[in-house]
Amino acid sequence: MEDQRKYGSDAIGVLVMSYGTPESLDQVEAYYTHIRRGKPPTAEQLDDLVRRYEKIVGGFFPLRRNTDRQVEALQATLDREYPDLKFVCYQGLKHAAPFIEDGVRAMAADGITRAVGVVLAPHYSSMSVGGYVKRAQAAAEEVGVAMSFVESYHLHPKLIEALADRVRRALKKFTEVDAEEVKVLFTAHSLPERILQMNDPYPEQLLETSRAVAERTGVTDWQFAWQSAGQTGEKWLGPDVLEELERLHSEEGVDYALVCPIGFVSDHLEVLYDLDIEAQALAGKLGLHLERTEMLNTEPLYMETLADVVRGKVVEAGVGS
Ligand SMILES: CC1=C(CCC(=O)O)c2cc3nc(cc4[nH]c(cc5[nH]c(cc1n2)c(C)c5CCC(=O)O)c(CCC(=O)O)c4C)C(CCC(=O)O)=C3C
Ligand SMILES: [Fe+2]
Repeated sequence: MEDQRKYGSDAIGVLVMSYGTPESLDQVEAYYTHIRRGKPPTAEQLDDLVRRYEKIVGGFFPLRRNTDRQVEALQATLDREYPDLKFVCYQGLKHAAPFIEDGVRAMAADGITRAVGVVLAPHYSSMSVGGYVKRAQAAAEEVGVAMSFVESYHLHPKLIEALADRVRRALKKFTEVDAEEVKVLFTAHSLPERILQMNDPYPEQLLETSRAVAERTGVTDWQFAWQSAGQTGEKWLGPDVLEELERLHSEEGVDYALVCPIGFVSDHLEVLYDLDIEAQALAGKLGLHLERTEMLNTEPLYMETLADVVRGKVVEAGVGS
């Protein structure tokens, strides 16, 4: 039989992992069921999610296209920055096709024997990045690909610079006041509060990124808040950004706020709905001027961050150098 392998032993696979999103409204139910580990949502829960997607999609699901573009841009950045290494990028999504396991199998089918895994989320939690890594590692063992993983890159200087740049630009939108009058709220996806008992690094890494960006921009009036908590019956990390905006306005007289969602790297539901629609509606009701920093998407400094940490893993493993 003819050899189907595309690449020789010099190629290094890069499994670029991301959350995944439906590609059409009729896929929302299967997607939501996957997020809930096989348990279908109630009709009410499904309706609610479909309605949120309807408000942001405008005919397409932004995260689908953004992930494609990020992976293409990372490939181009790796080719440009490290022409001596032959990196080949594959997508592996947590809750949609191509799933993490599909990405690993595609690498193996192409003849890849060693690879680096990286998640399009800068902060490590056993419930987020840890879950991606576990699945990729299990699939890699099955098909005989040797993998190492980037666990976090939340203080990479180029990432901090990219975020700082966005904070500076967004602060300029408050033309009616000095930047010092604006409260900056760094946010990330909430997680169940039980991660605190697990000594999970997620909250501390998020604070470290917040501090670094604040320092870099000279912002002194900032705090951290959680967003997009699930309704699962158990307690999630707080304070929630919506409650915090309301409290800041009523108790501290805050009239100007900038939200900087450092836990996310792409325009998607949590940003385009939870912040741009839900939080903006609240701000409108309160009479508070709320702005949001732009997402990183294919920002070159972000792509260079990813390329650098991926290459770092290769150097660590002593291969290709
Ligand atoms: C830590 C974390 C990140 C950041 C790190 C990373 O990126 O990995 C993240 C990102 C995202 N989360 C996303 C979407 C959703 N997450 C949900 C539900 C949940 N997220 C959780 C955690 C996280 N999620 C958890 C613990 C649940 C509860 C699950 C359960 O029931 O046990 C639900 C269900 C309904 C709801 O709760 O809203 C949806 C629709 C999208 C895609 C948006 C789009 O398609 O544009 C993105 C990027
Ligand atoms: Fe989520």
